[in-house]
Amino acid sequence: MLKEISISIQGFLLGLGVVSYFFFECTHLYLPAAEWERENALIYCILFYICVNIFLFVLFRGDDWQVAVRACFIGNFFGIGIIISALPPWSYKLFGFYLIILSFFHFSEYLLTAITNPSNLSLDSFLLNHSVSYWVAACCSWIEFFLERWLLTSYKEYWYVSVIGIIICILGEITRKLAMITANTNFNHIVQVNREESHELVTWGIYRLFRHPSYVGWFWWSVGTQIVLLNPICFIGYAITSWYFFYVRVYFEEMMLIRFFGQKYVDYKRKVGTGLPFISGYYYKPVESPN
Ligand SMILES: C[S@@+](CC[C@H](N)C(=O)[O-])C[C@H]1O[C@@H](n2cnc3c(N)ncnc32)[C@H](O)[C@@H]1O
Repeated sequence: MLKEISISIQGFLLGLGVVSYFFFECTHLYLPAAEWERENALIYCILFYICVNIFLFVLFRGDDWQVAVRACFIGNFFGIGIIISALPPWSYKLFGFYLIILSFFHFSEYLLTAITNPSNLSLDSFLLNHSVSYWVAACCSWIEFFLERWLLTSYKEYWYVSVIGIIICILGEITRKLAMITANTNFNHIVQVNREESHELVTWGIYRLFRHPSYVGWFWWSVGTQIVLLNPICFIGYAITSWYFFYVRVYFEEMMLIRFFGQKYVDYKRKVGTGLPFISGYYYKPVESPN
């Protein structure tokens, strides 16, 4: 697993190398910087991405290449986020912060799975193919952001509201990653329907505070991204759809957990809340004996 960790970090850093744009900008070795700075950056990012992918193709083969190419793609967007957030005006910077938050989330999901639960590690651990609805929701938020930036530019300058969103995303990330570290090999991106022999019920650490800390973190992270972008419509849309997604998922997951751990989980459920607003989980009613 050390190999996957190393390859993913190499890929990520190679992609992140796009921030070398600042070097060429400062030294004016690339195109002369002027009012069309943003166009310069775009051309540089595209050229850089093509070159770095040729390099990866030469450097890695097979599964290693698959990991590297994904990590590089994510690292590239992290770097583009840094570039956008460093260039004026404020309204665009918000999108840069958002890209940093989004790409960090996907890369850290893979890295943490590699560290805490290597036997479950796969290309899916990047969560890049999470679901169609996840990416449809992301596209909607990009469309809303650019439409509003175009039509209502001044209102996208309330950067201090965006800072609140960044704080919510950071706290959400910390909560989710603490859950992954605490649950360790018991954590799986896919809800298990058959109990592995080694699967233990986790009730310690952050699981003392919430029954579903990783979902609590993800819920607030997703809503937080829309505050970062100052997207009022997607903020409401994300809150409703994420809530519904976790409502269904927690219900099903708890049904399975009660099947795995029986009374132990019922007792845990009685003591600790889900942590998600207005979600109480699977309602377990013991079957009464006829006499
Ligand atoms: C994506 S993880 C989410 C874990 C948890 N719902 C959370 O939000 O932190 C899903 C897997 O974790 C397992 N799981 C959930 N809660 C658990 C617990 N308290 N102890 C052990 N395994 C748990 C489930 O069986 C499922 O396969």
